[in-house]
Amino acid sequence: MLLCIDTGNTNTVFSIWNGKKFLSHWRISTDHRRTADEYFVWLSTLIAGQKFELDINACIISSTAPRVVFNLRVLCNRYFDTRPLVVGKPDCLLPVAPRVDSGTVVGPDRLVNTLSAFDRHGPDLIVVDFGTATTFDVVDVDGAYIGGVIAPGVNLSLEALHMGAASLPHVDVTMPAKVIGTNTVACIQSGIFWGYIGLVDGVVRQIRAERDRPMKVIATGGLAPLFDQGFDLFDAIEDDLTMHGLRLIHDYNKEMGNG
Ligand SMILES: Nc1ncnc2c1ncn2[C@@H]1O[C@H](COP(=O)(O)OP(=O)(O)OP(=O)(O)O)[C@@H](O)[C@H]1O
Ligand SMILES: CC(C)(CO)[C@@H](O)C(=O)NCCC(=O)O
Ligand SMILES: [K+]
Repeated sequence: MLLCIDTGNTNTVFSIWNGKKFLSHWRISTDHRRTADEYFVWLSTLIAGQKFELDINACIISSTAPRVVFNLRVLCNRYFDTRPLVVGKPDCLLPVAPRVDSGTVVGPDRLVNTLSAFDRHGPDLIVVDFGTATTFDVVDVDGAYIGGVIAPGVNLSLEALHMGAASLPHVDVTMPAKVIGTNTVACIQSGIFWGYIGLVDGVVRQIRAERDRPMKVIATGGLAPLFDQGFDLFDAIEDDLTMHGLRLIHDYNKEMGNG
């Protein structure tokens, strides 16, 4: 069985695969202080509720938080007796290399998302991920990541408004009935919802103009469905994009005789 770990700045998702077959996934908040033993206790408890035994013999990690990787490596070494592949490290091979300014370290989640979307949708894509940050990743004809856009994430923006303005409460993101809010909460919800619709629409439009060719838009992340309600912004929504990509990269390394 393969264990895929996707560490974002807010949440970490673990998924288990038997060959190409997806078995299960679990989410835990990202915290660099969490030890390998803590991860293992958590994972074993969750697996106890499943119909399969925990029998991991390979691991792959993508982490946007570098400090978390140490304890995840220890987890793989100590409990599963495997050396994990870590996306972005030189010993993890990628089917296509990114084309960006030299010295730039591309977020591993963005690399994984682009390779995954290319596998499912082919060339010329814009991948939008609604995570801690809202990112746009552009995929070239050969599947390479060639750059993109990083904007503050939806929940981060809501939090920033609450933190920075003494009279503004914390509100949950939702689609408001009207644009003109008639109370504070409705005004904030409108600003965030319509602001992000405008952001996505505008950025996608500009990328298309700059690339001067048809490009499909693939969305992922917990909030993607919220922004898809009748606006025709996305050609597809895929909630398992990063995990599918991690499994692909693992299989690619295995085929190449690496690890
Ligand atoms: N309507 C909503 N309002 C607020 N949060 C939501 C809503 N719908 C989904 N979510 C949140 O989206 C999150 C899933 O998003 P995702 O995994 O893409 O990003 P993340 O965990 O926030 O960020 P990162 O991957 O950068 O750690 C879940 O934690 C879920 O609580
Ligand atoms: C942009 C985020 C935070 C999105 O998760 C992550 O991909 C990251 O930390 N990236 C590093 C910088 C870059 O991708 O260019
Ligand atoms: K993510």
